[in-house]
Amino acid sequence: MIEITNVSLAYGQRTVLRDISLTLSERRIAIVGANGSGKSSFARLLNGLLLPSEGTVKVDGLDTRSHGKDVRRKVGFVFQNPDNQIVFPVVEEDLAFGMKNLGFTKDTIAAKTTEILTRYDMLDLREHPAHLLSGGQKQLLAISGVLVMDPAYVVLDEPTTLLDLRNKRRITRAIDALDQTVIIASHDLDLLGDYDRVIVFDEGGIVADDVPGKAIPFYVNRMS
Ligand SMILES: Nc1ncnc2c1ncn2[C@@H]1O[C@H](COP(=O)(O)OP(=O)(O)OP(=O)(O)O)[C@@H](O)[C@H]1O
Repeated sequence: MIEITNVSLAYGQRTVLRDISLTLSERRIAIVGANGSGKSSFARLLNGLLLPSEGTVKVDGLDTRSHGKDVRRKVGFVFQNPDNQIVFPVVEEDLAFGMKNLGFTKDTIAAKTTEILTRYDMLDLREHPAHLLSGGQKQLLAISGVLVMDPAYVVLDEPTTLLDLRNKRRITRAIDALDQTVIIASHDLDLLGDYDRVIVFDEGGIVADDVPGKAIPFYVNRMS
């Protein structure tokens, strides 16, 4: 469970999230909102990439301010642009990086690499240069790099925005199949129909928090 209590966030003088309190316990949660409404900033608070200016964020009781390392272990973060996440030139090296940091043995790293690449039908790309992957494959590699570290939660910031329709579908299927709790910021409303909860942000505050059947029409109406 992620508990957000009276959280505000400012960049310098500018407040971009205002007094937000939420308890996130559902398996599939979506954050929607116009450009600049604060979705990415909110997502970054959930694993301690950003710390709140006021209030607290706790993941399974661990405060992101005092237990940043433990929180980042629990909450994997997938960026909108996989080029910001893929740091090593070769696919398997990139996957190994996070696992090495966690002290996984060589055998475990090799086994988990095989398992995740098999899952996404990319085993033949194991020794492939990462920069030569397609957009969809890069996003799958970025997601894989998060999953091999066994997070309990996966936060994704607009993971399909840069993809064509075919790859959007591929990534959507991959996200739908995750065992983990998923929190996704997205502009792709058609991905969210089966979600448990959709939270609508506007100008740094929450204006709706409901099942998709209610929150999405509310949002669409508000935007038109
Ligand atoms: N590092 C930063 N420094 C200063 N202002 C920032 C920074 N990051 C974001 N902002 C501002 O904070 C506000 C919220 O941005 P954020 O990226 O969280 O919104 P968003 O809803 O994710 O937008 P988008 O849909 O365009 O990605 C915007 O006005 C943005 O300009």
